[in-house]
This record gives sequence, structure tokens and C-alpha cells, in this order.
Amino acid sequence: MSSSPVTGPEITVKDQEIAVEQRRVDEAYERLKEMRADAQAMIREGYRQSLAGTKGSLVDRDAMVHQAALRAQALDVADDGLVFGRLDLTTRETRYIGRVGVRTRDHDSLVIDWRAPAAEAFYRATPEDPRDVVRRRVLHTRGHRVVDLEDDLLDPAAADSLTVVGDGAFLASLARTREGAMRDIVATIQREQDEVIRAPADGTVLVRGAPGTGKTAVALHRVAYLLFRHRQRFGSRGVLIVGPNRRFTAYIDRVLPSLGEGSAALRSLGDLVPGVSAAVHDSPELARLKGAAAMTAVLRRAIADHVPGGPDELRVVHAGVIVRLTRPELDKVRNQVHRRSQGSVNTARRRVADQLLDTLWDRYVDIGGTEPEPDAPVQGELALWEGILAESGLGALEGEEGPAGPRTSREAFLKNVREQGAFADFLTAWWPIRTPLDVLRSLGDRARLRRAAGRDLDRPDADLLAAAWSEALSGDAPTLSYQDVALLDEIDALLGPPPRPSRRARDEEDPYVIDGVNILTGEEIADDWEPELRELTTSIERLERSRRVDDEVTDTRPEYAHIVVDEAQDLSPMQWRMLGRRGRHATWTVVEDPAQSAWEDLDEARRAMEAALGGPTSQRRDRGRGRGRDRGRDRRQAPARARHEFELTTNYRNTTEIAAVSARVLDLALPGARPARAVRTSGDDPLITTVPQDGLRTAAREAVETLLTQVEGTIGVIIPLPDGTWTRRDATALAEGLPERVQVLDVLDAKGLEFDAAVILAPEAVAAQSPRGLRVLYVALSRATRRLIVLTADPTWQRLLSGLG
Ligand SMILES: Nc1ncnc2c1ncn2[C@@H]1O[C@H](COP(=O)(O)OP(=O)(O)OP(=O)(O)O)[C@@H](O)[C@H]1O
Repeated sequence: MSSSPVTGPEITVKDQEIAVEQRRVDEAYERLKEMRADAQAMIREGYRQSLAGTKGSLVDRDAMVHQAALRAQALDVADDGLVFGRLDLTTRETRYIGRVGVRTRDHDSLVIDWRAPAAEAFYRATPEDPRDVVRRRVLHTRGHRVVDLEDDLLDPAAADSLTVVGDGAFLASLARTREGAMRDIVATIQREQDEVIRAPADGTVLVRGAPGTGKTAVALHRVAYLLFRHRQRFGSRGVLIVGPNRRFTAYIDRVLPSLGEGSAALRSLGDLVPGVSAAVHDSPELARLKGAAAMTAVLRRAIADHVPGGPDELRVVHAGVIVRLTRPELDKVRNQVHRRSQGSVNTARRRVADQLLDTLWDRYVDIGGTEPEPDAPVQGELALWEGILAESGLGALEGEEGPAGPRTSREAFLKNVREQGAFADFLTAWWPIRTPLDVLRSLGDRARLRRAAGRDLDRPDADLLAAAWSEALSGDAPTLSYQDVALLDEIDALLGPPPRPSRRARDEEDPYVIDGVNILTGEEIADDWEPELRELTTSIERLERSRRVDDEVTDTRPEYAHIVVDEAQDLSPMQWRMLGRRGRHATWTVVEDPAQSAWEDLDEARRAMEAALGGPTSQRRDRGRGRGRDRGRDRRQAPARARHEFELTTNYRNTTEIAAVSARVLDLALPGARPARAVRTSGDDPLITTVPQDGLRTAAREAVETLLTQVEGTIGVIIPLPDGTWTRRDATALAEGLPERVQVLDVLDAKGLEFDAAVILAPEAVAAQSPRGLRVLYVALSRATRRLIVLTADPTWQRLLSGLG
């Protein structure tokens, strides 16, 4: 597209500058069009060749199509705001910065990719450290048209004839309306943020910052940077981004594609385990219990307990002798196997069978079932059995070697017992293939949970948990909480991978295969097992996968090359362990604000984080309660890595007026903590009103009506967590009939989100709901970009939030 030249007597210097930039932008778009056409042609060529090709060349074609598709995708995305910056250097060189690199057919640079080293000065240059930059210019475009410019003169002495225009467009960009989904900030990344984004790829990056300092934005831009600079290492699903809840991941999932990066996996803490999905928060009390590291030991014991509904007795017959193992003997066998199974309970069946057979044999010998002397009389318990059998009409005892009684070898005994249906039935019922959910569900039984609790849980705590699981997990549609998901993953790790199919078993008619599982070896025998097919993924599949930020369905727990954790201050120890299992060889970017933490024992969570990250202190410090016995994990602990720590200090979200209100709560929650510096003053003071308790809901509706006329973008109504006074129905009732841009959500769901305007209901209730209630309130008060209304039933809170109390 080309623009018409700006003419007429009212032309300003800025108009002229815009016209100059427009010509360059037009040139870049022309070339982008050609590049997109080239990428499409390459995809078509790849498909054509793969249709005609041999198997060997198929793989190459496949890779070619995949690469071309990624390229086409990035070029498509770059169409919106292709060029956004220009640098004029002391060398008189001019560089244009944009979303992707654009070169002429002769390989001259038209636009430099924002992630390339040559673009770094665009974000880092300051008047104190100009890095050879004389003028930095930000181009604001709408579609393909340049509509505004913003200049920074960094080296006035070298400016010569350079024109400088601008009117604070950066601050204007901060004040823009929020449309519901987060946007990228490539054009306005600030220096302290750029240092995080471009931090070395080899270590762990830990970023701290108050609400609105751009932690999430920076983490996502870092992913785009890593994928651009190290695609080999981090590409093809090597990056995992974890956010607190689904609402949050939906909110950020537009940013990566807008950066041209669609190949990272974006998951909430409720969606990390394949096949399960959680969307409810536990009460603070339950979250504390479920999230504690001590749960590892509890779950280990739960798995070692006898299975619910399993048989209490094993009976086999050999040579006419009934051999019986009762509960105490069976418990002993089970404990032995668990002690040796080292976290792969589901694959231990072979060992279980052997152990049972050994014990049966010992029992058989004990009861006199075998004697070295051929003529020795049958005695003791054996005689008793003979009597019982005779009474039951089962006839006299007759061994394989004749009527003289059991004179049989151990091998014959084992062979005979193995082949008995009763033994196989027992094995499948007594040591079934267990699923994480069925183990967790079993803990809804109070007695069972008390047994598993050991000294890691008090009795009232164990009973509270059992009641919660009994209610949430019984029935066909269990309701899982975010913390439950981490427990399921822990159990999954303890149970070990499901038995694997074996080629041998597939090819043979095996009498020990019951319901697709060889009950002796524990191997799963899948009817349709075809390895050749499994190893092939087509280019179309991979292309499809790369198009979406997150749609992978996998059967196994994937490991990633890089993991980004947002809102890390809220992760429980068990959640850190869940992430640690996905990143044993990963590098990490962790962003957090400890002041926003809803987690009570931050130290314990810190230790779990260090263990996951392989921090310098993890080996020494990770010895908390319930951890000493966690041998399996310690062996696999991540190696120590270089650590780069950063702090972000500017609040880009809130107006100074709104920031002042949240700062008052921060001062209560963490006296002395320093809030981030807000940079935008709007003149709109927050409205903080006292309303009678029973009028809060009506007042909230009225507040929303008012805000709908004041702001064009999103409005968040943030209510306390469900408890006796507040219920999920309140949220539904409040939202009824309101337009889509109004969202009603509880304080925990509001984490990480932002709205043009926010209504905070009952701050006094939020503050009182848990020991960390003040921090939760601090988070809620820092969500709005322009307008804030707080409705309280407590006049003390009205004064306090207004700065009068
Ligand atoms: N350099 C920047 N230029 C323009 N906007 C920015 C910049 N940095 C951050 N922002 C904007 O500021 C807002 C807050 O950013 P973000 O949500 O990443 O902050 P955060 O630190 O993660 O906040 P919280 O702790 O509350 O989750 C977003 O709208 C983001 O786009």
C-alpha cells in the first residue's frame, strides 16, 4: 500500500517527518508481501515433493514445510505494525526496527528484527549511555499507515540537522483502552525490562516487581526473544509458560502469536497434567494443607496402603493342598514390594507375583506340603487341610506325583500356582493398575487418610482433607482444585509410568493376558500397537500444532527446555515439584512479587522452588519435614545453575491516583515495603464509598452502570472468595444482563489480570478471609488502569483506603 503525499499550507514539521517515514514503511510492506508469497510457495513446493517423494526425502520435505509454515506464520503476524522504530546513529547510519527482519532481494537491511543484537540499542540507549544513538524514534502506525511519531534525542551534540518531534506518545500508549486481551509492548519496552528479556539463555532468570511493572509482558517477550535467538534449542515445543489460572492464560495467549511465536505451550496450573483440568481454588486452609511438601510422604503412604476393595486373602491349591495367605502376610509382601519398587508401583507386578509365589511356597513348606523323605507321614496343618477338603467334598489330596501326597519340587509348585485362575484373579484385584485419581479419591475415606497421615498431618487436618475429597471427588464428575492437580501429578510420579507394550507379548497368544494386561509382567498389551505409525508425524500435524499456542494432547509428562513461571509467589511446594518434574534439564524464567503472595509459608515454597530450579542452595536446604524420605526426588534434582536476578520498578498499569490506594494496603500488609513508581496521572480520583452490608450488591450494579458510561474497555467486578457470605451465585447474579466487557470474578481469579475500570467489593471481607487477606486485597486494588471504585460496609476501611485513617 502507498500513501498520498502530505500537501497544503498547514503541513507541520511532524507531517513532513511522517511522510518520510511512510515511504520507508511502504517499501518494507512491499517487500513483506513478496516474502509472504515466497513462504507460501515454499510450503506448496514442500507438499508437492512429499506427495511424490521417497520415504527418505519425506522427512526433509516435512522439515522444510514446517520451517516454511513457521516463517509464513511470523510474516502474517508482522503485517500489523511491521515497523515501529528508527535509530539514527553517530555514524549517520539509520536503522529501522520492526517485528521481523526485512531485507531487499539484494540482502540490504530494510527492517531489523527487534530481537536481533543490532536492535538492542533501541531499548537500551539513554542520554547517560547513548550507545552511539543520536535519535531514537518510535513510529505509531494504524494498519499500514504511520499516524504519529515520538522522538528521544540522546546525544544533542551530534544531532546536526535531525528533527525532533513527539508529544509523550509512550505515556499515551499506557493510557490506551484495554480490550480484554493483553498486547505486546515491542515498541515501548523500557531499558530495565529489556535487560530481563535479553538476559543470558543459560541460567535462571528471577524477576521481581510490584503489580503493573510489566513482569508478565517481560516474561512473554523473553520467550519470543529466546525462540528467535536459540530456535534450535528452545523451538519445537521446548518452552512451557505457566500462569495461575485459565482466565489468566486466556488473557495472555494473544501476546505470543502477536510476537510471531506460536510454538510455546501455555498452561494454567490447573491444566498441566494431561487428561485432567481444574478450575476451582481451594479455601486458604485446604490450599495450605494440600500444597505443603509433607503431602509427598502422605501420598507415598497412601499408595503403599492396601487398595480399597482389594481381597484380604489369597488361596491357591497345589497337589490337593490349600495354601492360604491372610491379611498380615499379604501386608508384609506389599510392604516389601513397595520398599523396593522405588516409585514405579504400576510396573511392579512381576515383582509382586514373584514375591507372592515365594511367600506361598514358604507357607506351603511351613504347613508340611513338601517333605524331603518320600515316606514321611503327612502331618500338622496338612492333615488339617486334608480334613477340610474331604469335608467339602473336594476329595483326597493328590499331588502331581501320585497319591502319596505332595512330594513336589519348588518349580512344579510355582508353575502350577502361576497357571491357576485364582492366582491371576487375585493379582489383578490385589495389585491393580492404579490411576492417580483413584488414589486421591481413596483419601476421601477418613480412616485411610488418617493411616496415610503418619506424623505429617494432624488428625483434624486429615479429617478436613478427607471430608473435602470425599465431597469433591466422589461421583462420576469429580471437581478438582488447582492444588489437587499437583497432587495427582505427584501420585502419577510415584505410581510410575503405565506398563509398556512389548513386541514379544503382542506376537504371542499369552494365557496371562487379562484385560489387555499381562498379569505376571504387568505389561500392557495394546491390540493396535503399531510403532512404525507412531514415529511418523506429518508436516500437517506439526504445522497445526505450531499454529496454536497450546493444544498439545499428550499421554506422558513432557519435559521442556525452558519454563516460564508467572505469579510464582503463589506456587505451593507441591506445585513447584510438579513443575520441577517438567524441567529437570530446563532453564527458567520466574517472575514474582512476594508481596502479592497468598501462600502462608513462603519459606517452604522457596525451598521447593530452589529444588525445582536447581538453585545453589537446593541441595543443602531441601530437607524439610516430610522430605527426608523423598529419595526418589532428591536423586533427580536439577543441577545448580547460574542465577540472574532483576527488579522492575516502574508501574505502567495504574494511574498515580489508583496506585496511591493500593500502596496504603501494601503498607498494612508489609510495613515498609516500597511500591513501584506509577508514571501516569489522570486526574480521576478513585471513589471509595461506605454502603450498608445488604446494599453492597445493588451498589455494585450501580457502580458498573456508571463505569459503562465512563470507560470504553473492560470492567472488572472483584468480589471476595466464596464463603458463608459470598457465594458463586453472587458472581452469576451480579453479571446477569451486563455486556461482555464486564467480568465478575473473585479475588484469586483476578490475579494477573487488568481492567480499564475495577469495582472492588467488601475489602474488609477480602482482608479477613485468610492470614494473607491483606495481600490479596492489595492485588485486587492494583488491577485497574483508569478508574477504581471501592464499596465497603465498614467506615473504617473507607477512611483507611482514602488515606484518612
Ligand atoms: N514498556 C511498556 N510499554 C507499554 N506498556 C507496558 C510496558 N510495560 C508494561 N506495560 C503494560 O503495563 C501493564 C502491566 O503489565 P503486566 O501485566 O505485565 O504487569 P505485571 O507486573 O505482570 O503485573 P501483576 O503483578 O499485577 O500481574 C500491561 O498492560 C502492559 O502491557
